[in-house]
Amino acid sequence: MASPKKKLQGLVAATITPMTEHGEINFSVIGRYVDYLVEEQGVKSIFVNGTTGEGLSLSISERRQVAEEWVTQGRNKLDQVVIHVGALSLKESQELARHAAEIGADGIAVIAPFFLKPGNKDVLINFLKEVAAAAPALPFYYYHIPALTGVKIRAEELLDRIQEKIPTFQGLKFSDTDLLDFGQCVDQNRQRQFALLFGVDEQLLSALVMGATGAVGSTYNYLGKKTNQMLEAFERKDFSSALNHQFCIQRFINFVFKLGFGVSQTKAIMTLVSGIPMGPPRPPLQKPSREFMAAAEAKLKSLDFLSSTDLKDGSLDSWS
Ligand SMILES: CC(=O)N[C@H](C=O)[C@@H](O)[C@H](O)[C@H](O)CO
Ligand SMILES: CC(=O)C(=O)O
Repeated sequence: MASPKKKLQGLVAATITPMTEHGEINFSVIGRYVDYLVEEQGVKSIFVNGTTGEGLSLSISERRQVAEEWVTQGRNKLDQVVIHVGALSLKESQELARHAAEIGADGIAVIAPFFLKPGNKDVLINFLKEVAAAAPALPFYYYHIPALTGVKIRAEELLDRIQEKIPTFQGLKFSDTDLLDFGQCVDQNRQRQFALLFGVDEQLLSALVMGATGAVGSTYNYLGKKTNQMLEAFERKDFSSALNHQFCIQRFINFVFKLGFGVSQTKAIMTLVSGIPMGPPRPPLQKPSREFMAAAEAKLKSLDFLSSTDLKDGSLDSWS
């Protein structure tokens, strides 16, 4: 059994994996990145090697090193460091799970295998159970992201008596817009023993109303402060302010969606806003265009997510 753990709650930033211009991992900026999240964004928990971290584009050895660096740099600064250990190979996933336990991570998360796919929930649970068993002392989270994995098994079905099969099961990261499915996860979780973390940043307020206990997302890297203001307004039942914050966040996300938005753009935007160089993404992803960056920068400024004085080495002048 996992030791009774502090519950994972609030905002969890899905960390970017910083890279050098040559495509190697840039470990040297991770310490600064931790400080930035805590001090500038008020974000104290992280989700490492997930979608935003290009976890599935890294080698197993890189994933181990990245996990280790975040745990080391986050010590005494971060509340929780959750490592995504999902992989197509069960063996690799188990190796990463064991490693996460060894280095003292606070939890592990796993996506559904997405090439040879599980055909039903029992088969999926069986796979997850094998990974979870490799780290029997670590809280386990299922990472539901059907649009990217192509595995459309509803989360609500999976939750049904899951702790009987996976004793360390602690919750899910729900990255889908199906609020019926999400609501039913909450409804089944009446004892509130699970963390139900929402993963669609532009719709977080709706998920809070539906009972989300926290959120994991890419935009909390640079819109964490703004999103925390929304959470605070929601807590004090000031729904009109909460909605204003959500709309403001939506204006930005909607704007970049129309230009084409994904992990590459997230890396570039974070570089711009934080001044910490995140570097290029790894192929097949490509650096966003200069046009994208100019438009995103203007939008960030107009929404007050970026002041001109904030621009350090992340500024467009260094954009090639
Ligand atoms: C597909 C994807 O990367 N989803 C992220 C987390 O699950 C989100 O944080 C989105 O990046 C965000 O909601 C913007 O769409
Ligand atoms: C957004 C998220 O949780 C991820 O990048 O995996």
